[in-house]
Amino acid sequence: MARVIGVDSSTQSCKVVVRDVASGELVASGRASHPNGTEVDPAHWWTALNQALEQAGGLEQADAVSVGGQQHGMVVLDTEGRVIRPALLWNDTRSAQAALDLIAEVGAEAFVERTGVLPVASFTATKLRWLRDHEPENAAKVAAVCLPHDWLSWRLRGYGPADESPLGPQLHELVTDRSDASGTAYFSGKSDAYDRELLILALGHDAILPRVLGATESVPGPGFVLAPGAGDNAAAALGLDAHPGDVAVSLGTSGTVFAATDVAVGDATGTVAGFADATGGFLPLVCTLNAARVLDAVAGLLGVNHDELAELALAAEPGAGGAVLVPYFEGERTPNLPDATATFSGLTLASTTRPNLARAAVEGMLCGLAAGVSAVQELGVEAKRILLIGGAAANPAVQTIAGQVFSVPVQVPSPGEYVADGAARQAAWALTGQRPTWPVEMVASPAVDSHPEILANYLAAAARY
Ligand SMILES: Nc1ncnc2c1ncn2[C@@H]1O[C@H](COP(=O)(O)OP(=O)(O)O)[C@@H](O)[C@H]1O
Ligand SMILES: O=C(CO)[C@@H](O)[C@H](O)COP(=O)(O)O
Repeated sequence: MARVIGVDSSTQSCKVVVRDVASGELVASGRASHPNGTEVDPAHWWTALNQALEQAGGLEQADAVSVGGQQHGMVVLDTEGRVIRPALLWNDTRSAQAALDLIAEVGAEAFVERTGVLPVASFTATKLRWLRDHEPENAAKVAAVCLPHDWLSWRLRGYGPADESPLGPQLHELVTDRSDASGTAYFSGKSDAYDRELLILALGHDAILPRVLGATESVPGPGFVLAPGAGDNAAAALGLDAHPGDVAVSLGTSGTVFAATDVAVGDATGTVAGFADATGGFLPLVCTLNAARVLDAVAGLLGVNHDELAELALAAEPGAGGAVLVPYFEGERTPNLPDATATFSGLTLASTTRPNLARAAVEGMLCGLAAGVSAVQELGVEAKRILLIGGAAANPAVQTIAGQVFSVPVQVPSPGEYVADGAARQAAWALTGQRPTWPVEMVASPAVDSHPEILANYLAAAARY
C-alpha cells in the first residue's frame, strides 16, 4: 500500500500527516511547536519537522513527500548553503518602508501588472530591500534566496551546509512551486517566470532562486519522490479540494480569505493579492495579521480557555452591546496599517461585561475577514459557500458568529490539517499522475442569521484608523 507524507510548516507549529494513497485514509500524524517571534532561525523548523516526522512513524514509510509552509518568509543562504541571518517571517512589519520605496520606484500599477501583487511588508521582496538597506554586509553575502517550504524540501532531499547534510550545499537543487513563488513579489504567475529585474532592485544584486516546478512535477529524494510543495494557503485549497464557487476562510495565526480560480486576478489597491495556486490556476487572497491569536489574547485577558471564551461570547447578544474590538494587535496588513495597535471601543458601564468582551473579540476577528470576502467578490470571484478552517474554526462561538457576520453560507469541514492534507494530495498526485479524489466531510453548517449591523459597527470603528 503506497503512502504519502504531507507537511505543514506553519507559523506556530509543524504538522505532519501520513495518508494511504488509494483511500486517502489518515494513517498517522505528528506535531511539534515553533518558537514565537517574527524572525526565526530556520534550524528550529528543521528540528520541529524531524520531531513531527518521528511522531508520525518516520520518513522511511513514504513513497512521496510534499511540504506546505507559511508563505513569504525570507531565507537567505551564502555560497556554503548556510543561513545568513534568522528568517524574517510574513508577519514581520519592519519592511513597511521598503515596500513603499519599491512601489515608488516601480509604480503601483506596473507592480501589480508584473507580479499580481502590490508590495506590503509581508512579501519577500520588501524583506530583501530591508536587508540591503539595514544589513548591507549580510545582503552582500546572499548567494540564494528561498522560502520556508523550499528550504525544508532542500534539507529533506539531503542538501545543506557540508557539515550538516550528506549531499552538501548544492544551491541549484533548490526547488519551489508557483504558489509560493507568487508570494515573493518578484514572480509572475501569469507568465510563470521570475522577474529578475525586481529581485535585483530589491536585493541590490542577482541571486540563485529555486527552480519553479509544475503542479505535478517532482524531484528525487532519498527513498521517496518529492513533490513541489506549496504556500500554506494554496496547499489548504488543494486539501479542501476547492473548486470555483468555494471561498476558504482560514483562522490560523494569519486570517486568510482565498478562492481557487482559473483566471488571474489583479487588484491595484493591494487589498487582494493575485497569487498562483498549486494546481496551475490562481488564488486571489486577502490576509490579515490578526486571527486566532486575537482569541488567545482575549481569552488570556479574561482568564478563560477557548471553550469558556465560546460560552461567554455566545451569552452576549449580536453586536456585543456596542462593544467593538478592532484587533490590530500585531499591526495590520489588510488594511495596510503596519504600525497600528488594537482598540476596544463603544464601552459603557453597561456594555463592559465579560460576555461582551468575548463576543467583540470573535466579531472583530471575523469582520476583518468578512471585508476580505467582499473585496474578493468585488473582483468578480464567485462565492457560493465559505469553508471555515484553521485552528480557531473549531470554536463553537466562531462558527455561530460566522453565520451572523458573513453574507455567504458557511460550512465547517471536519477538523483537520488541511494544509498538510493538501501537501499529501500533491504528493499522491506526483506519485500516481492522478489528482486524488479523497472525500472532504462537512461537520457543521452554521445557521444563516444575518446581522449586518455587526460589520457596519466594526467598519465604522476601523475607519477611525
Ligand atoms: N478551540 C479553539 N478556539 C480558538 N482558537 C483555537 C482553538 N483551537 C486552537 N486555536 C488557536 O488556533 C491557532 C493555531 O491554529 P493553526 O491553524 O494551527 O495556526 P498556524 O497554521 O498559523 O500555525 C492557535 O493560536 C490556537 O490557540
Ligand atoms: O502571509 C500569509 C499569506 O499571504 C500567511 O497566511 C502565511 O502564509 C502564514 O500562515 P499561517 O501560519 O497563519 O497558516
